[in-house]
Amino acid sequence: MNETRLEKLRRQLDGVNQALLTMLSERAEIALEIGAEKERQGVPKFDPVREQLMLKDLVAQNKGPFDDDTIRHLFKQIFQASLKIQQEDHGKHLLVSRKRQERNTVVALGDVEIGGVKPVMIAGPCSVESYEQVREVAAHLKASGITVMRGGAFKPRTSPYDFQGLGIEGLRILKEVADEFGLKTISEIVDPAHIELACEYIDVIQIGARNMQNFELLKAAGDVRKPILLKRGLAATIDEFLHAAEYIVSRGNTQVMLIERGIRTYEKATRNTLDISAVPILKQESHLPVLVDVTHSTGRKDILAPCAKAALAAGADGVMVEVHPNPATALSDAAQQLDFSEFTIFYDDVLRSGLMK
Ligand SMILES: O=C(O)C(=O)C[C@]1(C(=O)O)C=C[C@@H](O)C=C1
Repeated sequence: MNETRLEKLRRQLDGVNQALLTMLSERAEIALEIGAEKERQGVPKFDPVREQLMLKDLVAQNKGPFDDDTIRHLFKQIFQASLKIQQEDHGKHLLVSRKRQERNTVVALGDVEIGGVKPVMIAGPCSVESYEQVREVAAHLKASGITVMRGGAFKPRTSPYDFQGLGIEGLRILKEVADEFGLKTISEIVDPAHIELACEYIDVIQIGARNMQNFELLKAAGDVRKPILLKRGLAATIDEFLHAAEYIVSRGNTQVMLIERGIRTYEKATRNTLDISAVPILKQESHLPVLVDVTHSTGRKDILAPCAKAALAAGADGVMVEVHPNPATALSDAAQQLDFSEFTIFYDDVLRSGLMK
């Protein structure tokens, strides 16, 4: 049977397609190697200057029939595809990545499971101020059905003249009260030397936003076998956040929870900008539980409930909120902590949404 002209041309085109595919695959392999090298050097994968130079060269050599804009567009697509596999290839190697572990990590605190089927509400004062203060909060939380209490004993503050926390004495108070009420506790540790000691007093060690990239602290947290609550840094990207978690998990401590606490933007209406999109992205990218600190992200009592509901609707495994018996007299964050009746209204509102089931 005679081949028609159209068939012949199409056969030629098929041959070119084959050659293009081979070359594209070869190009992608090289891009992957470049990506791995950049990873080793710690330089960003995206390089707009390099892309511009390549486009300039290609356009200079373009003899048509495609016009320059089309050539730019086609090659930009190739660069983007290469960048994507460079990033995916890297993500594949992270222990915290979903690509490494499909199943959710569940952190068990006694009967409470974080990252399991039911979201958790964590509440408590910004700072541990006294035995009486913590006891009052614990009694109210217990009566409200809350089982995990937060309370800061080491307080990294912007000003060195602000209350710095009660230190180890604060951890002792937390333990004594938690034991009395059967609560689990979370408290921030700022010094690697305190990590082991803290394990005797608290159930979850928090690494605060300002210390998210304190690598010695992350390593010390990775060396113990206690759940860690890692806060997102004030200006940390999601990628940096996940790498910080990787520091802990890579040393064998797999019980890590991530907490979005707002990032620094130009917006002044809230203390920080609650990056709600970080919740589904983190859930997608990582198997670790994801929580949202509504108090520190917003710094505003009037929008805590809608933000908590938004967090849960976005897939958060829990919400953290600050509660104080008398916020006006609090030694830290006086303006943003809820008093007991405000907490009850807030928690009822969130419960009524049905998002905590
Ligand atoms: O040349 C590089 O630095 C690469 O990473 C390769 C490459 C490309 O595919 O050409 C990919 C992504 C960068 O944005 C720039 C270029």
